[in-house]
Amino acid sequence: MSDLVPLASLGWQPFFQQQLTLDEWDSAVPARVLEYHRSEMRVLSEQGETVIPLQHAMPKMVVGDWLLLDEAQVFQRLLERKTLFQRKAAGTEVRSQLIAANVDTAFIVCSINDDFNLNRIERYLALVNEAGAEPVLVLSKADLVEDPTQWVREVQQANPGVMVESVNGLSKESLAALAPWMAEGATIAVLGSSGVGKSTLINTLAGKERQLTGAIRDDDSKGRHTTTSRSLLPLEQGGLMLDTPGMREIQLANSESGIDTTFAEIAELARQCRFSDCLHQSEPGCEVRRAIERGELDERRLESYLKLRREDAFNSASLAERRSADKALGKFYKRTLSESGKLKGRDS
Ligand SMILES: Nc1nc2c(ncn2[C@@H]2O[C@H](COP(=O)(O)OP(=O)(O)OP(=O)(O)O)[C@@H](O)[C@H]2O)c(=O)[nH]1
Ligand SMILES: [Zn+2]
Repeated sequence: MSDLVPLASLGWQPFFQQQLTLDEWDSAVPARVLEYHRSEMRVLSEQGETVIPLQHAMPKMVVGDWLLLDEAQVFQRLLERKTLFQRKAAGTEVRSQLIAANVDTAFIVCSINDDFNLNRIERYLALVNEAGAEPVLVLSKADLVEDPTQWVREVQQANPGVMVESVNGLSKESLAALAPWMAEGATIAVLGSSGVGKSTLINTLAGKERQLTGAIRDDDSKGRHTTTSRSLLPLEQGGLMLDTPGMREIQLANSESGIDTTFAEIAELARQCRFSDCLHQSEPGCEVRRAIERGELDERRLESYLKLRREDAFNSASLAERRSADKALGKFYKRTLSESGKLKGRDS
């Protein structure tokens, strides 16, 4: 890219601009992280793309981050994040990992025909709320059912205030419903289970260019290492798509506040329970049970809430355990080293 790229088209917003000091206004170059690897990152600024070698003193960064470079393209500092997606790494690895920064809106894709599941939707809502991004529920494959409105209504009933759109991901016209979230400078991410139509949605939103990148990525999966795919991709209607594999495997951990935002009505009731550690099963003075008895709250919704809280507590605990285990191990190494040092000292 040799032409000057306007900062706004990279997702630059007043939130970031306001963090600059007067000096930085004059001389600093804002740049956005496109790719983040072990030893280097690729960033994009108004001047174009640059590769920046990573150094120990730098903070951990992630795709979507905004940082400042000096005039010689040297890293100065990381700007405060507007939103942040993190995850518990896959498998037995329980360290938290940064996935994506500064996503404004997350499209939670759920297909109407075979994937529709309110509990799963609530899990994604908790994740997105935890990250601080705005969730939009995209009910895909609406063309495969006669009347999608009943699904839209069902989601809205369970989650009042959440935006819901039903779409056919293969049709550009149908995706016009998502235009309000794709203004210039907006960063969008897509989440959802396998097969619900995430790639289809991204391809249609990005237009022709993406189809090519998609083809290159297919080759990658067969063992070639020509990674040219972009994690940040300009959309035809404006805005940027942040599409990184981590978003697809994301799990809940340390998301207590995201869950409480998603189930605001339950969190509110729970605050009024007699016992602060009420499990809302059969405790006396439980306002949550009372709401269910009055027909104001769905048993399903409470179950969904409790399940996510348990899962979150489990994942968060193993994360904390891992940290303290690491610390203990570190101490053990140190002690063993100093012991062996003492022994050596005595020997000589
Ligand atoms: N009829 C119809 N088919 C769709 C729609 N969206 C996706 N599909 C089809 O559903 C299948 C799966 O879509 P993908 O876009 O690959 O799904 P994905 O979510 O990216 O799946 P993963 O890559 O496994 O995460 C494909 O055959 C698509 O053509 C839609 O809105 N309507
Ligand atoms: Zn209770």
